[in-house]
Amino acid sequence: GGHLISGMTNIAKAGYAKLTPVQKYSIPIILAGRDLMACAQTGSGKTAAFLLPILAHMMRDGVTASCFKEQQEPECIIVAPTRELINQIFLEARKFAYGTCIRPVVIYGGTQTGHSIRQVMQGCNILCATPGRLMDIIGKEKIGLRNVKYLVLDEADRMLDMGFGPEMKKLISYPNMPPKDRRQTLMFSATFPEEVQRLAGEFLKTEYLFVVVGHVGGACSDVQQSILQVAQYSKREKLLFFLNLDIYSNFYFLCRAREQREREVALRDFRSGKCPVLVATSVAARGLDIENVQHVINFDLPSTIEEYVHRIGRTGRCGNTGKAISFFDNVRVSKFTFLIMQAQQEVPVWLEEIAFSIHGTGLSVPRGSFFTSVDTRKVSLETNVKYWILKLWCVSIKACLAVYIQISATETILTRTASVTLVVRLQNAHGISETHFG
Ligand SMILES: Nc1ncnc2c1ncn2[C@@H]1O[C@H](COP(=O)(O)OP(=O)(O)OP(=O)(O)O)[C@@H](O)[C@H]1O
Repeated sequence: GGHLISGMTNIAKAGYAKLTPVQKYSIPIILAGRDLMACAQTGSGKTAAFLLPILAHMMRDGVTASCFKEQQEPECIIVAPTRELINQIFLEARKFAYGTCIRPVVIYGGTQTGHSIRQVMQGCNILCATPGRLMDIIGKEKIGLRNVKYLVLDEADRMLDMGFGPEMKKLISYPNMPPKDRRQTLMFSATFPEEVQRLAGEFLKTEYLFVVVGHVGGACSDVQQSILQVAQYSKREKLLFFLNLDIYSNFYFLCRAREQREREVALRDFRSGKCPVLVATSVAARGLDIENVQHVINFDLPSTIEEYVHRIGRTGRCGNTGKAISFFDNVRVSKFTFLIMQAQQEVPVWLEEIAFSIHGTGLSVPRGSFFTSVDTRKVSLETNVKYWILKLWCVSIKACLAVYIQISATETILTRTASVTLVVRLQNAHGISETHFG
């Protein structure tokens, strides 16, 4: 009882008056012991959606109070792709577990392994870890997996992709790791490409539940997105223009990475408001929850639509509004569009708008008037490419009669052929005839 009350007080202290939608639907599912894949927009409170029910069950079941041991056997393991993010999750876990005997611990790379080991040995019920350091510590037998009841993959699509997938597979196939039917596995992200959903099957019980709030992979609607065509050489100038002119003082500018200690100082100073601008690479694209971020500026477009969705999601969090400005040049935007096709997703309205404004032709074609009857997710990949290329180009090039496009294989899904050449002939403003697809 006492623990439960501490838990409730902690939630109240966090200032949560009511549950967000993803929490409302995920919490009962997790409390019912089901496996879950949950997809909800950035900043929608996914962290608490898994932490609260796990903590509630741990309190109900009564965890053994932590004590010093050479090898710790946590009940819960939470994995996330970046150090800063896992640390943030750990701080949330510690906040919610405050006054209970549940001890969360965080370990991540870029710090001394000895430090991680000492933290773990002092007791560990919830282990928050980045994949590399986790496998390292398990290999050193400082963590035993036998008691794991909850396994959480935050930013799950990222955790299962080519970068981290192999490590996660190794984790679930460790001899002592309870098999999927004897643990509860929870996956959360704002994006879940279909191929990753398939991969996830190996980790989840067959009868897992999939909760989607909004569209899978949809950008947060509280972020006002704008895309500016800026030539590579004038990006700096454009950036300075925004930094000077905007009335907001906070900018979050995604760019280059640093040493771990420097990274932590930069993030701390940005969080506290001491420094109003943070320049970061994609390492900061996902999960980071920083109050009062009003702007995200993408100096370059990220290479996938998922990453775009996560990056701009650093603003407009939890009901607040935000703005995202992205610079692009023509070369990049076409590549970006292909990546959207690759994900077999509907091209979002904002990108359609680019398609319409490319080259500044100002063609007055109503948006969506081309190929509206085609559900892009149902047609074959190849047709999809053709349609999108047509859509992109035919509506944007007024004067030309023929467009010649060459796409290199690495930039498209058409990996079987070395390159694709297609010629599109624009008959008039309303009709299109395809003359050749090679
Ligand atoms: N029920 C709630 N009421 C009020 N605030 C909440 C509630 N749940 C979460 N929050 C706050 O909302 C913010 C965003 O939550 P969180 O970081 O979990 O988002 P997320 O869905 O994980 O986003 P991302 O996809 O970017 O990782 C946090 O500051 C969190 O404390």
